Amino acid sequence: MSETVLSLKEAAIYQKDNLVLSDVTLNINKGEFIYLIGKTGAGKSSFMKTLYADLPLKEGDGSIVGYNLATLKNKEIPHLRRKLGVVFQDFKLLSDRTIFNNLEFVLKATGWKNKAEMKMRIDEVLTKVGMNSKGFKFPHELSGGEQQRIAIARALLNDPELIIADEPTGNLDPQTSIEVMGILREINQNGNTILMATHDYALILKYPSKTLKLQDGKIFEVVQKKV
Ligand SMILES: Nc1ncnc2c1ncn2[C@@H]1O[C@H](COP(=O)(O)OP(=O)(O)OP(=O)(O)O)[C@@H](O)[C@H]1O
Repeated sequence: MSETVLSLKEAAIYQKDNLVLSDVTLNINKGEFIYLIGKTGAGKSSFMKTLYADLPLKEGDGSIVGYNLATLKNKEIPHLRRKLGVVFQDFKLLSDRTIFNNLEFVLKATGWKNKAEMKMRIDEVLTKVGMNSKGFKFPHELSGGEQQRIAIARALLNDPELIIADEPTGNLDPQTSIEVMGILREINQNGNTILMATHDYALILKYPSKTLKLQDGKIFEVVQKKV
């Protein structure tokens, strides 16, 4: 039986008092890879922010990795985020410390204490993204594609039930985008669920998967044409 990771029912997405999306009803099951598309300003980031509780769900029902978004308390937000991995367009690595220390910082902040266990986990996630030899480098010593791989490794640290990626290839050239996409697909094939916002239709054509479109304040599934 498929396990639901995210379920929204008649949800409305707001930026302060401005309604961005209404009547959002959808289900994402464990193991799916889902694209989220829509023009600039259509609401992709607002939608994703609502999922990781950066924006409150003020209307409708929403349940994500076992948390109820409509009744979520502030003190539960860090617990919710521990079960999500979030990847951004601009990587958001801490520039004042090495890659290893960037990842260690996240583990410490999420309750890890044992040095040897932390090192083992960091080695594991860096290996998954092909960056095991780069732990001693600083972010500015890496290319954009490499920094995004590290950001994906960081998202994997706590074995998230859902990875939310907001235009992860938005700052990368086409070849590097394909490489980063390859990593995300591999992670998905190993069982992780991924929701990825993108403007990159070439990637969707190359790697077709279920696609949700935001348009005129609504969300709908794009029917894939068979060629
Ligand atoms: N902090 C904010 N305060 C008020 N309104 C905002 C805020 N951020 C975004 N908006 C508005 O919400 C709407 C949706 O924006 P959002 O950033 O979610 O779109 P998007 O699809 O992610 O766009 P892009 O592809 O450019 O990232 C837009 O009309 C935008 O002007």
